[in-house]
Amino acid sequence: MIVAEGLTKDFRIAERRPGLLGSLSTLLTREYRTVRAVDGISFRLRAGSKTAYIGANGAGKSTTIKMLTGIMTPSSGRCLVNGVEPYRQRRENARSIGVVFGQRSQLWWDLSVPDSFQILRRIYGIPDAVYERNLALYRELLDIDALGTTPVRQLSLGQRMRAEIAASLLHDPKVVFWDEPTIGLDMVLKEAVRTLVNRANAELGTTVLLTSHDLSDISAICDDALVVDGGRVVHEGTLHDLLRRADRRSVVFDHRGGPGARDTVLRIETGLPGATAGLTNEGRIRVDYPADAFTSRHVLGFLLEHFELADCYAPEPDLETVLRQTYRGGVPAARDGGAV
Ligand SMILES: Nc1ncnc2c1ncn2[C@@H]1O[C@H](COP(=O)(O)OP(=O)(O)OP(=O)(O)O)[C@@H](O)[C@H]1O
Repeated sequence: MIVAEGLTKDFRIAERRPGLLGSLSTLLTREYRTVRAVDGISFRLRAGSKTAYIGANGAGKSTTIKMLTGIMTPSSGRCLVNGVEPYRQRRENARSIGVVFGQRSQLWWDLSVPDSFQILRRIYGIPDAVYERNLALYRELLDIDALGTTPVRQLSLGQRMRAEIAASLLHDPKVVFWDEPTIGLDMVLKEAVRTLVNRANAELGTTVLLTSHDLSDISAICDDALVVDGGRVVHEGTLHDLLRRADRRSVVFDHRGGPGARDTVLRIETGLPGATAGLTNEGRIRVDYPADAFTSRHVLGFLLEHFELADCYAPEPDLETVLRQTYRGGVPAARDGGAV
């Protein structure tokens, strides 16, 4: 289990004055300001859960992960990973976690991938059977042998990320912290990475905390979502609950057999003020309506009364739209189930 209680991190930054004279005077008399990167965050993640840690640039995601992995000490508050305070018991914590920071390498820069793996095998005391099982998986899914004996420093970003991901899972950690793990990976490798982590979770109960600006990573891996904005948690719950916070909902149906498309659109927009309707590429009618003005029951009732609802469904709201709305604050509470 991962617990954060009032977790806070402040950075003290030296102010620089503009211009040459300003730079010189900065050297003599330094002034500092404090940036609060993480602002009293609290959450609990179950063992075996897969949580997306979501937030705009600068929201405080990496800083939180650095505290959870023991790289940084909180300014106040605390966190526990499997009962261990990471920054106090760094070695103990390191044994049970796997880490990927897309922006910086966890591997030895001058060593090849096979050499790095041998070192990790010794450090973690990985049993032969586990090592061979995992290596076979990385051969199959990440084509790890193709990286050869090239030093990590000479690998491309995508090649390095394959090695980083494999290294983070090599010792069957209880928890993986993955911060932007798929940057530089093509679609096939992204898919392989998702398969790997989902398999570790299903077969070994590995807990996953993932940050990614690639929302398809989040949808393919995570069940839960923790959204931060300005260093504070603004949503904690399932990904499904997050999607239900959308301020607009949709219904799609096949209008053929009814009045023409133009009439259908007109009737909907007149009967449901605030809703918009239009033709989809497949020739169906899509109705988008404000969730705070209508319940889905009301919208469906109206549509049933006026049209033959062939092939009707309610598409899930788009995660990107929900997040844009969540980051700017003020999210209306979900009114009803939404699904048809
Ligand atoms: N070492 C540091 N010194 C000073 N300020 C820092 C430091 N690390 C992070 N910050 C500041 O803390 C805030 C949060 O940064 P953080 O890297 O945690 O954000 P993030 O959510 O991971 O962003 P991104 O999605 O862009 O990676 C930002 O304002 C950043 O400038």
